[in-house]
Amino acid sequence: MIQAQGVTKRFGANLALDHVTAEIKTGSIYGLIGSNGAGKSTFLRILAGILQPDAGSVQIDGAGVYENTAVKQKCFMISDEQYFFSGATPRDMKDYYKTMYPHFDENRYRSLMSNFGLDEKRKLRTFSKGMKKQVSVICAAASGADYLFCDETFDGLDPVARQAVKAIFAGDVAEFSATPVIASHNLRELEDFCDCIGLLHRGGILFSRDLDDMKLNIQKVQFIPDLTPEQRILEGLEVLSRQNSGRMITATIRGGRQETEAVIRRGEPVYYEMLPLSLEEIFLAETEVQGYDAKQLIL
Ligand SMILES: Nc1ncnc2c1ncn2[C@@H]1O[C@H](COP(=O)(O)OP(=O)(O)OP(=O)(O)O)[C@@H](O)[C@H]1O
Repeated sequence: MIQAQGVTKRFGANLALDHVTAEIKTGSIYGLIGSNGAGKSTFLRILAGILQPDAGSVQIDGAGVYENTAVKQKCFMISDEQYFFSGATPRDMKDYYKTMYPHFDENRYRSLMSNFGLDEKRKLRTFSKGMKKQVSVICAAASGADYLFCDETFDGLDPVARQAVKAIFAGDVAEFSATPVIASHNLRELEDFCDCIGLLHRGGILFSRDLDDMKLNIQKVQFIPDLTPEQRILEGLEVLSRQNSGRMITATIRGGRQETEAVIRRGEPVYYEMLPLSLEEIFLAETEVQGYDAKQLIL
């Protein structure tokens, strides 16, 4: 379990993180979203023990991470910008990581390198951006680290590599409760993959929730009223947003599915349908209530 408490970080006059508090459960896939400059990379680097916070603390499995070798061996950071030694090959990087991670699995490294069709003897500077990312993911997967901090890791990967990387992460979550924490701008990508989402905005966490809980608590319904007017049908429901298109009304409602459906049915509409909600729609609803325009926060 990762526990961040009041994490604050300044770069000169720039307050990158302002009292960020979040809890990330072991074995969950955590998506970290937020606009450019929101503080995602800084937060990941602090969680991984690479940067020290100015105030607040990060505990991983109950112990501080910064300058704690035993805890840092449980963490692997896949940076947005890849750091490799000058002139290094994947094999050199693997040898380096072997000295850092006592449970480094060389067989796994070999088999993944071969699955991705990568040559371990070729200089990394001759690799494409996506290929370098693949090497980082392979080293992370082979490192035996429990906590993987992934900064825009899917960015620059082709669709096949994306699926392969997701399968590696999901397999490790199932097999040994690995905990990938993934910063991304791509809500669609995270929606299918993560079970928890944190939204960072201007250095603070706006919310951090279980995706299923969010989905269970917000409903989208489409209906055409008959004799009972639309206002009366929706009476007693917490309506977060509503659009009219001709006679058809689409409403986003906070509440459980069964209660919402029961209220709508009571109004005897000509037609109604409960619709699935996308992560983007959930965010629009959740953040609008807090007075934010979610599209500005995420994109
Ligand atoms: N090394 C640094 N020196 C000075 N300022 C920094 C440094 N690293 C980050 N910052 C600042 O901290 C803030 C948060 O940056 P960070 O890279 O964490 O955001 P981000 O959410 O990852 O952004 P993006 O989505 O654009 O990658 C920004 O205002 C950035 O300018």
